[in-house]
Amino acid sequence: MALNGKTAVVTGAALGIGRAITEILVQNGAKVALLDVNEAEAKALKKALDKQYGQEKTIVIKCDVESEEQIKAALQKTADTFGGIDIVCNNAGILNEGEWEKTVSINVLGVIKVTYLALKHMNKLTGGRGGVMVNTASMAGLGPFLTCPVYSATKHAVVGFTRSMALASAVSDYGIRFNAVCPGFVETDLKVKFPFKLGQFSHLSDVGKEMVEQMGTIQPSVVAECVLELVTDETKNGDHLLVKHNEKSYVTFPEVL
Ligand SMILES: NC(=O)c1ccc[n+]([C@@H]2O[C@H](COP(=O)([O-])OP(=O)(O)OC[C@H]3O[C@@H](n4cnc5c(N)ncnc54)[C@H](O)[C@@H]3O)[C@@H](O)[C@H]2O)c1
Ligand SMILES: CCCCC[C@H](O)CC\C=C/C=C/C=C/[C@@H](O)[C@@H](O)CCCC(=O)O
Repeated sequence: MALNGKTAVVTGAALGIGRAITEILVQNGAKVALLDVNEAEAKALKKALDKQYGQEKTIVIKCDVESEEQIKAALQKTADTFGGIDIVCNNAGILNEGEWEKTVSINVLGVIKVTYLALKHMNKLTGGRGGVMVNTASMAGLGPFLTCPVYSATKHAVVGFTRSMALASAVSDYGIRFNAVCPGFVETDLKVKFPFKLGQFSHLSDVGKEMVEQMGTIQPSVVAECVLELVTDETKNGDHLLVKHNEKSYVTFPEVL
């Protein structure tokens, strides 16, 4: 799938992995709506992208993925501005075991809300052009992450939701592919703040730091390249790309029933 003439929506676009995803999509010819609660950082990113690619390539929309109303308005503004939606990157997420209900709300409910509301624009059965959604899960969505049980649970939920939506879409002919990226430790603000966000598991912060040291870290741009692969490779649906410090591989899930 070539990105020229395509429109993408990226949540959590202002910083970290979302910022890198936004950059690579624009570099490859897509127009991108930058959705984030941090409007100032999103505007700063737009300004930088304007200089290189022109100001018509991106829009910034302040949007909290916890709010159905704000998501609905943001998707409508994107479709009105760019003439439709082809790509959604559900990337906004937090790690906060102290505020675990908010973590579930953003990481799970936020992904589901954006997906269902974007479906209305993209589903070929309801007049959309089809396309692809790529969710940012985590390596912690594929196995236990002892310092962050709720975060890990939310990422397992993203994996299960992505796989199930991929099947539902294929069987229903929505014309939309659903994939996920599952990175290990990535050099972002989330990683920097991690030791202070462990809530009742703060006594395990040294264990977390040791894991980071042992496993090594990944640059956001490497994760963005993997997202680009999941967006552009039209053979990928229900696929999960695990990104480690020095390798990437597609996940093979155990067969059930
Ligand atoms: N950093 C890592 O090690 C790592 C590893 C695997 C997966 N992830 C996942 O990658 C995604 C991005 O994380 P990151 O590391 O870039 O974090 P980050 O904190 O650097 O950036 C997150 C961005 O999301 C935005 N955001 C937060 N809450 C939001 C909300 N309610 N609505 C809209 N935007 C919101 C923030 O303002 C910020 O711009 C998350 O889903 C995270 O779980 C991160
Ligand atoms: C330091 C910041 C916290 C970032 C949180 C992240 O989303 C990154 C999570 C990174 C690692 C999680 C590790 C979990 C490991 C396992 O349980 C492992 O078994 C997963 C299986 C993957 C594999 O098949 O290799």
